[in-house]
Amino acid sequence: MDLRGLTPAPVTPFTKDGKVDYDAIQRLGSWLGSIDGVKALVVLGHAGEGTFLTSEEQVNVIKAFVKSVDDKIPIIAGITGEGNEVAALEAKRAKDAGAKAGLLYPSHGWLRFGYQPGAPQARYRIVYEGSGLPLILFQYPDNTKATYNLQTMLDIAAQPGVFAMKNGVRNMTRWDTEIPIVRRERPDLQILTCHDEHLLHTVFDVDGMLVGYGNVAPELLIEMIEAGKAKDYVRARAIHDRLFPVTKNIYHRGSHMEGTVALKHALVARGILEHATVRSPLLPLPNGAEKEIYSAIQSAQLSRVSA
Ligand SMILES: N[C@@H](CC=O)C(=O)O
Repeated sequence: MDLRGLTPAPVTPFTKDGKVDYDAIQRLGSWLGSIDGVKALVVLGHAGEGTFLTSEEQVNVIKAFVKSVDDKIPIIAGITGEGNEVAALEAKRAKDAGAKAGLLYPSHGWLRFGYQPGAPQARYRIVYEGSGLPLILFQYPDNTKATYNLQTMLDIAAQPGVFAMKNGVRNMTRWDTEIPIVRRERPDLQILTCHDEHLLHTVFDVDGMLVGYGNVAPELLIEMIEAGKAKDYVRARAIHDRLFPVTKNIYHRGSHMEGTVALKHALVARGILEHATVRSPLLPLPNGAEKEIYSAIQSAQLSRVSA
């Protein structure tokens, strides 16, 4: 599977009464899937509120996104179950629903307590063996206890079934040191940045982006990836500057939790969603935020998408 380009992580749209909105999935998926340079969609990620859905909804969301892209690009599913066997069953369900790969999250208890040496490697092995679903290594930020050290990343990347890494380490010392080593030691591993708020700073080192940001500015992010591959700083910087009001209004607002709500407002501004309903525990943004996000989308000259 070739992810050397943009892989957006779509939001999951909801109706005003909180149900999954399958018509809106069709609009979002068919638009993203029609853009040259979009390589795949990762559904049920953080931006997709994946862990806020029942397992039945998760399966239906995967099927709906598969339908929306008309088999033109692969759908990849976020796999989040805490226990490895539970995650393997989740991955099997995703595969049966049409997902072509999985983005495997760390077991979330690790965020608080850390993990025993070898546990991340075992998690990738068990989930792959139990499901046959190819997997993307997910590197969490350095300031969490669920981040993987260099050797752990190298070990996982050498395991059967692991073909790409989504890296969100957010520590530039580690990024600058580790990315060249991973590239040298695991040349077949596709390296994708997920630093939505630091894309300019990471785009020169990667094969692609796997980002929630890809929901709202796919056209410009594809150009930024091309500029990064051409080592064209001036062009990449110009796109970064044009997008900066959008970046600030989505990703500098607070944590990625606010970011998910803001992404939905931005999709309303682009004419894809009708409203920005999110599922609990997410909350609406404070008064005024919606207007600020609309202005940012306008100032970046991101036009309304016609159906
Ligand atoms: N950009 C985020 C997206 C979450 O999936 C990250 O760094 O993890």
